[in-house]
Amino acid sequence: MTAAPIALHGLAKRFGSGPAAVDDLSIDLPAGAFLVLLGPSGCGKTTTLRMIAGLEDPTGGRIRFGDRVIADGATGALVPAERRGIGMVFQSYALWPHMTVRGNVEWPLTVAKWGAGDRRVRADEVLGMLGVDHLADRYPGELSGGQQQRVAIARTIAPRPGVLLFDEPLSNLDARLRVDTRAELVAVHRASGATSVYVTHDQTEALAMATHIAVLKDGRLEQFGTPDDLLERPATAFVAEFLGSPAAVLVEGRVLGGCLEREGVRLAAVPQLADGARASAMYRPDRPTLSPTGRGITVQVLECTPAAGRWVTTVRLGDRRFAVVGDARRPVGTDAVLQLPERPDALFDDHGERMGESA
Ligand SMILES: Nc1ncnc2c1ncn2[C@@H]1O[C@H](COP(=O)(O)OP(=O)(O)OP(=O)(O)O)[C@@H](O)[C@H]1O
Repeated sequence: MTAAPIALHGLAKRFGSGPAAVDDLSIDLPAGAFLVLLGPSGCGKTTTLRMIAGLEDPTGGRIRFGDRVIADGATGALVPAERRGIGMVFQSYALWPHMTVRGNVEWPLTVAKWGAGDRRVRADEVLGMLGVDHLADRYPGELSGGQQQRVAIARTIAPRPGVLLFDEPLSNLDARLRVDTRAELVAVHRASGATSVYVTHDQTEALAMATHIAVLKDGRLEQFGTPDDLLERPATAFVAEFLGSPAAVLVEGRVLGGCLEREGVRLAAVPQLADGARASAMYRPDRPTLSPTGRGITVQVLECTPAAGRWVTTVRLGDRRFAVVGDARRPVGTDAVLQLPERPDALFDDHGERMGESA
């Protein structure tokens, strides 16, 4: 099966009478893309993945793989999970203990009625791809956890699924192994030729792996785009504060006479907003500076850590905290003065929606 574009149109899932777990989600993903569903706990990532997999039925909207409608919440029409051409990669792997590695990898091909010769060739190919071809005649009990994981991935991609789904597969690994393994999973995605959807709440993982990211919050889509789109032009304050290492700096102010101000410091001209309205100015984290004294906004230094020859200083301003990248170390526990460039990189209104360009 070749990679299919995946389209979600107005997708919704409601469990009982509570708020929708997924609400009006629309995404058009090109064939061969690697989509990361990203957001905090409970935002609807897993429910979305399970609807694509066929493990959960939508209560509204549609899912299409290319021209095929896979699920339609309005009519209830569904293609069963096993006929969607999907492979799933989980945190834990269940291999058949009584079958050899080769037997495990050939099993889904036997079910799909491949001939013996083709099965053998394909098993050798995917085991080689995962670097475990030398283990073909062993039993799962004779393998390390990492080797079992590779065999399970080989088994998943053997039938050439058009869509690969990953449900937080790295969450049980330590930090170092996560970095190594995520590069391998991207390699698996590329070699498989599938369109992939990957769930995580780790934005670093998302930025490292994705061709496309969908940021979800409370079941709704905040923004969908390439990692660069989201970093360069966040559509909402939530996305601006969620993505990036460090994330963007957001300074909230109030409008007075057409200007957004904070503690007497002018942040931006906002002629469209009435006096008293609140809005936030956004800056990339290397644009503001921190000084021991001078005119500006007073912040408290919470943490200062070295990074690539520079210093990342985390500060508190009111009930917000953010990090600024600079060349000087700032003592923790002291006050510093935040000095801002003349123009912010973006403005967000009181609802966190991006406003038109500032004057
Ligand atoms: N079977 C279910 N019955 C009732 N509510 C559910 C069910 N599955 C999920 N939910 C609710 O739907 C919402 C979204 O859950 P979901 O698991 O999709 O979030 P998530 O973003 O994957 O979170 P996490 O990162 O914690 O796994 C949550 O409020 C959750 O409590």
